[in-house]
Amino acid sequence: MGFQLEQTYNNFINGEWVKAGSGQTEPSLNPANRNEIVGYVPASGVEDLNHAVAAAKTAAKTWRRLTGAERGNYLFQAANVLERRADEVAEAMTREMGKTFPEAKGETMRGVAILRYYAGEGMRKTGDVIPSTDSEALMFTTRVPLGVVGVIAPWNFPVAIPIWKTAPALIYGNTVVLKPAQETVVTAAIVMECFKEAGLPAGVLNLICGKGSVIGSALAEHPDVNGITFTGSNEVGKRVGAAALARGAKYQLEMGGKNPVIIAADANLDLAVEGTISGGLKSTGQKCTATSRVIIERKIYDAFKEKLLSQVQEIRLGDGMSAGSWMGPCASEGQLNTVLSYIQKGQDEGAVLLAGGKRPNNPELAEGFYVEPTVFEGVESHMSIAREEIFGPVLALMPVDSIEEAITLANDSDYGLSASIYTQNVGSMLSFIRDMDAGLVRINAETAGVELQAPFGGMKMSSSHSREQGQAAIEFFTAIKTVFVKS
Ligand SMILES: NC(=O)C1=CN([C@@H]2O[C@H](COP(=O)(O)OP(=O)(O)OC[C@H]3O[C@@H](n4cnc5c(N)ncnc54)[C@H](O)[C@@H]3O)[C@@H](O)[C@H]2O)C=CC1
Ligand SMILES: O=C(O)CCC(=O)C(=O)O
Repeated sequence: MGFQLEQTYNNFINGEWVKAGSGQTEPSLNPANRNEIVGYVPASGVEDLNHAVAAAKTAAKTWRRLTGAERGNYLFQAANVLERRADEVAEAMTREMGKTFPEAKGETMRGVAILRYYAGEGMRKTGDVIPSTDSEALMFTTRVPLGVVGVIAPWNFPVAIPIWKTAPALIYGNTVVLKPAQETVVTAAIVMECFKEAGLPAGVLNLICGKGSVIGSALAEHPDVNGITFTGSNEVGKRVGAAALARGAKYQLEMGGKNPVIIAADANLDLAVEGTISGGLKSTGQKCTATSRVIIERKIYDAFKEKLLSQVQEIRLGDGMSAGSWMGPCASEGQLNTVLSYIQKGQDEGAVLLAGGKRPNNPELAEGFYVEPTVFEGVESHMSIAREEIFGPVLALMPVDSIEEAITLANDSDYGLSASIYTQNVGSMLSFIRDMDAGLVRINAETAGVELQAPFGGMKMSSSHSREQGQAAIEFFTAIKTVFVKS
């Protein structure tokens, strides 16, 4: 069965679909057409959350006793169901947050691959033998789960992010209470159906939907939640981290970026333009890894700008469900207004608008939260559009005279998530790898697009300095025990 509009979704607690105690729901709207109700989603209260945490706490006792291989089998099953339902999940995602269907399908298949990757992790080693100074003793490390893990997820990757947090949490023996962004509950609920269909034991994974200020903050403060993993804004992340720290819980935060791409004078310009457009404007710029500062060596500034602008003009805006659309709307009206206010600020602070800058004139797009792909030049490092995360399709062009100056400018940011350089010079590549303060440094590749088997996370204000994904995930989702055994 394909995706159906206007269904009512519930919380998923202890293996059952349950309404919010208040009985209240709210509509989830399609940002490509505000008149389309994608579904009705629960507006839960703290009592509902308490039920979910209690279920996860009870389930943790038996889940942690299963072998990694047994837990892995559930993840393999969930991957198979998600793969079978990928079109339905992707359609829900496109209708709920606006990214194009091919991107949504790609993300869903990435979710499948993440589940399979972590299913395999259940069979891998979890410790080391360390020589003891006592020749009669055996000393080794082992790892234990944290217990109940709270997952607070954003709307921009409604399948991949919840799965890249949930799958490692589960495989290492934790149980999970997932709070998705309220904008993408329908998508999260369908993913949850996949886990249910896979036969995951009751209480191991619970879904609880409601306002971040109510459910998210109560999850971060809950005394029975042993670890919190968060992706979202810097402001909220800091609060979540402080709440977890205050009660001694483990936390992990992935937050914003202000990611630079450097275009060196010797760059392959076609490749650089393609990577800048894809990195900056795909998903309507709503990625924490999106390119936003484009730092260009002056010798090729005009040539690069001309090629970039001519390709930006070609971008087709439209409903992500239509085959011809390259860029969908912003995910919500609030997000659209944020982007428009940054565009206004850019002009007020003296940057020069080269392309876009407003909502499109096309009457067919009038009911959606669309904004044109936007390019500024004359952007200086102190300006808001060069410093703050916009989370929209806005590129800031900044000329420099050398690679050294480019790297200094690229580092002039409170964030340090992802950065890339387009160059053919090995020396420039090596300087960039050595001197760029970012968790992801990419050569001749766009800033966005992370690989699930590699560590992901940022420096400076972009993260809590921990890493997600790949084998790095074990560091957050387990605690090390050092064991000393003597007969
Ligand atoms: N790093 C990333 O991937 C993301 C960054 N952002 C940034 O954040 C800006 C605002 O987007 P929002 O959706 O409003 O992000 P947000 O940080 O408010 O939301 C992220 C998650 O946190 C929850 N939340 C909200 N308030 C909370 C609180 N007081 N305590 C605990 N959890 C809470 C939300 O319900 C959602 O599940 C964007 O413009 C963008 O700059 C947003 C989403 C993802
Ligand atoms: O670039 C990607 O694939 C991941 C981006 C991401 O993690 C985010 O926007 O939150």
